[in-house]
Amino acid sequence: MTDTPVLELRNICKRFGAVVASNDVSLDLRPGEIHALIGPNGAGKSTLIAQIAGTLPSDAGQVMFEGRDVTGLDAVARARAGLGRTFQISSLAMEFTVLQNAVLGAVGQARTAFSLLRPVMKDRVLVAAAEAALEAVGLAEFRALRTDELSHGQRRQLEVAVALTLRPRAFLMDEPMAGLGMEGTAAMTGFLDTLRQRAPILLVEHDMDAVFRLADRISVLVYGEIVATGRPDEIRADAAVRSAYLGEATP
Ligand SMILES: Nc1ncnc2c1ncn2[C@@H]1O[C@H](COP(=O)(O)OP(=O)(O)OP(=O)(O)O)[C@@H](O)[C@H]1O
Repeated sequence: MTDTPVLELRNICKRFGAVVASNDVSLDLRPGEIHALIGPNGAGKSTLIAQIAGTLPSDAGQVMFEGRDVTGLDAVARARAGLGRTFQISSLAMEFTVLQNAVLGAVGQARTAFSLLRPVMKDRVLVAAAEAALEAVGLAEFRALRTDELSHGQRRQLEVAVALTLRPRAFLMDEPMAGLGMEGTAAMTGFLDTLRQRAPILLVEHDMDAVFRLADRISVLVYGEIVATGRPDEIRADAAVRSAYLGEATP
């Protein structure tokens, strides 16, 4: 693991009226790592992910991706540049097959254009990219199933496959474990553990067991400010973090 960041936030700010959702946030994501972003409800985690992805403009600060300033790019341009993202709310088309969803991800188009589906499904390059992504997340054998036949955990894996089709060189993930049971969480944890070799992951996650098991580094956000960044053992031992956030729930 080298220390040259793939992704770097420099003094990012966002206000909603009187609420300071991100306050001078600087952090980085390095090759091969999972960097978890934790904090209480309303701390500003989703806002920050949206600012990095480009769906929410920042009031100030810079987003650097692979050494390039992408602050002025919109979300589509950032995704095309290699910044992959999975969402808190599913963006899958449930009535489509698993493969169709992955192919549509490869196209990077809106999922409403059903009439476009036929030609797209005949595009060998797109289908091959989609199949490779399904293979990577362990869903290849389910390719012909309708997406609503998948378990909740498998759908989350499909979302990652959709993001993978664009061959991201960094991942932004907002609560990939949300709604998964114990088994699903264990499967997703194992999966993310291997995925970090393919592309480093900035991970927003409420499941503290998973975070402390997976993360190489953890940053703690409270009221829009990073109050600590460190290895899991350092964060666990940090008195300010314990009082501000972890409390008795420290794993
Ligand atoms: N579009 C918006 N308009 C106004 N205020 C907003 C908007 N989006 C977020 N906020 C406020 O910004 C703050 C940060 O919210 P955000 O959703 O980023 O927190 P979070 O850490 O992701 O929370 P959670 O863990 O509950 O998902 C909150 O006070 C929230 O109410």
